[in-house]
Amino acid sequence: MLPPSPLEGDQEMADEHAAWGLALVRHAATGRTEWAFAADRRAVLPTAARLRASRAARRAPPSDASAAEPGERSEARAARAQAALDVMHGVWLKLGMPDSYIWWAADEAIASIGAALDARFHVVLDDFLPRAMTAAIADEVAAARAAGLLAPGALAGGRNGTNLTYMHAGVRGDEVGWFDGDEPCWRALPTCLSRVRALVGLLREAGGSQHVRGVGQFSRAMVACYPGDGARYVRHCDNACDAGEGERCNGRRLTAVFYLNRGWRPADGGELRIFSPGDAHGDAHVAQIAPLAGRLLLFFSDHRCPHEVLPTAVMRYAVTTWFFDDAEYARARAGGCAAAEGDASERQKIDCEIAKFERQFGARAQVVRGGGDECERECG
Ligand SMILES: O=C(O)CCC(=O)C(=O)O
Ligand SMILES: [Fe+2]
Repeated sequence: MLPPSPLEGDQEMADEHAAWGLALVRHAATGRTEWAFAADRRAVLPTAARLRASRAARRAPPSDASAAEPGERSEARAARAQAALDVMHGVWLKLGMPDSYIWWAADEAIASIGAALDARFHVVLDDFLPRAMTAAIADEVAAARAAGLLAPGALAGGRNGTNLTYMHAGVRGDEVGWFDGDEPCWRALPTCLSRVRALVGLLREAGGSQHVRGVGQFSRAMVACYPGDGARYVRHCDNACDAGEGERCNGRRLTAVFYLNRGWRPADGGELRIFSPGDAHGDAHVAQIAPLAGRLLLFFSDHRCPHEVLPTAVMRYAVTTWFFDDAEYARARAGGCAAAEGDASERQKIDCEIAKFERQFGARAQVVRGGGDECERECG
């Protein structure tokens, strides 16, 4: 299946620390430099708390989660990294840390997040934001939907997002809106967006994940609501690219989904299933992640993480940001222009995809953009 429109929403691309929600702070007393959150300097990790958390993490059996043991299998390394993260999260919960203590920003946590990501291609962080902030964002999102700011999610669009685009509720049943965070409807959302960028910025700067090093740009935020009644998103990759090269790459490297669903229960459904790399049809999944309020899921956008949103019986909210690999993104854009003549065949593929879905899920797809000369206009 072709990925959803890749370039939708990625206007702001300044590669500056501030745009990533980060600032470098030098401590006058020690001369040490460390990262802080640009928007909220008070959110620098308190040193004592950091020490406590890192000591606790070191005492736990999976001590140095970021370093691979010789010959260690990647599942074992991933399990070690996730266990170390769970310890840090547990310490945060147990000690009742203040909201200004961002448990996942400690050096040890960043190293473990990177290690888990590299070893099994996804990682889950609970309590990514203070609970009151998560609740405020959920309310804002519900209000944005009530105000008519979300519209049915679109499919395909081709490698540069301008080819044939369509909607089919049986395939993708969400309603979405693309936002920078500075629109008048948001008060709490901007902090969430800047923290997600800060996390990816830390992963990039600290070398937490070798696959995140080339990330230089991010999309606008996609606020999504699956309105219940079995709404789902069938198995897909956000970037149908299998080694950074190829005509179907769109440059997306990392997908970050922040969930907002308070009181979620298993009967509600709507979990995100992740499958093995390249697994387009098999039944066995490698993870099934509940869309719990406050949970952040990071996964690689390409063939490494085919995924689907299971049918949800209740309203399900999430906010997603995509992070682009600089080199792959540049190639995808260049390919999109140079291969303008390839648009006809790409369109044909999308036509076939629509026909397949109509056979499989009944109901007719609704075409929202015909494709055509947008690429020429865009590439000048
Ligand atoms: O909301 C989720 O869990 C993931 C949604 C998704 O796969 C997408 O929008 O591409
Ligand atoms: Fe997706």
